[in-house]
Amino acid sequence: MKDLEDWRREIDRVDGEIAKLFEERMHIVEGIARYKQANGMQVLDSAREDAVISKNLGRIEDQGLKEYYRQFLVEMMNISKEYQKAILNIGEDVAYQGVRGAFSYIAMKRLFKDSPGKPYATFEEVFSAVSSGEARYGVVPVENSYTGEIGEVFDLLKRYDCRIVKTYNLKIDQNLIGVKGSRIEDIREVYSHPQGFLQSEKFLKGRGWKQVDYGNTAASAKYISEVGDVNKGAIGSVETARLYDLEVLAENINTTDNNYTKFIVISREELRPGSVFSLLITTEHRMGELARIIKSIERYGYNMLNIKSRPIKDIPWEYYFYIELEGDVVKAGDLLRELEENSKYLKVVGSYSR
Ligand SMILES: C=C(O[C@@H]1C=C(C(=O)O)C=C[C@H]1O)C(=O)O
Repeated sequence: MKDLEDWRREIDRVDGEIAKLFEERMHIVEGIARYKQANGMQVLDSAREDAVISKNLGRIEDQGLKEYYRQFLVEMMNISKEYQKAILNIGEDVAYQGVRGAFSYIAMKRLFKDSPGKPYATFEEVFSAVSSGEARYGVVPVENSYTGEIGEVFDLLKRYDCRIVKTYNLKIDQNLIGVKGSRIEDIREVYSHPQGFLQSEKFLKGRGWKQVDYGNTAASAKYISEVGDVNKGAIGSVETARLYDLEVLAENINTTDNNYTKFIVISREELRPGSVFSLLITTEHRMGELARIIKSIERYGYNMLNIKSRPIKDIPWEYYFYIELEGDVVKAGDLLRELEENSKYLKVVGSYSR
């Protein structure tokens, strides 16, 4: 009979072969990661993973080993994805404000498909995480097409060393969601954020359902999934429903079909070339100062996409301006020098593409 040492020598031989094959596989995976990056593809490809599993299970002759081999393949592909994310620098370092399943989370996932993201309670914490290097990117909303701008975010752009590197418009669709097996007729109470109720006003009118303000749409969905009561519904996005294993009982219940929230991605990275750039500017509190700025912009031939004013907090009744211009910041040196000469304060806060 073989002793333990003999068995282990055989294991060592097989492990030696696996090590070589592992290295070979991971080198191929590296090539795939770079290909995906170059072609804007995400790391995960579930259809390919299913194909890898079924093809390889077919190669296993010992039936009793199939389930173990399936687990082995799943783990091997998890390691492969981890390696790809490490190569491509995709980490948990995308900060967002809110909770998993909320609209900021959904915007973050659309922008960074492979990142689980890192939730923070406030906008300021997101800015602080990015400017300290704790997070590489941050995702925050700046404006809703229905309720208007989120002023605090502009103030934070002024205070923190962060720049806008990308913008994203998220269509806000509200849906009635319920636990598996529930129907609209079962619903007695609905949970959501006040905005969720407001945006679904027309749909909710006359139904006699009790409306419970539950902080945010994701927390509402999580709550109804935990209590598992067919009489309780929530209002939120399809993604939120999916995340908490809930069913969509009525789709697109928002009163207006044109509700968008614009998000920005902030980073500490150097400004990159782009097709739009944005500035924060303050002028002397004198007649004609702002007109002078706008004239310079016109003379250099830049189309102004947006101008907003925000109060300068410590000087009552004085304002700073947020200006968005169409063009490449890299080529705007002359304009920026002229604006700087004619302003009290100038900061380029973003360069991105539309
Ligand atoms: C390597 C790839 O990326 C991922 C990892 C896989 C693997 O290790 O086999 C398969 C599918 C993807 O989720 C790929 O797309 O082929």
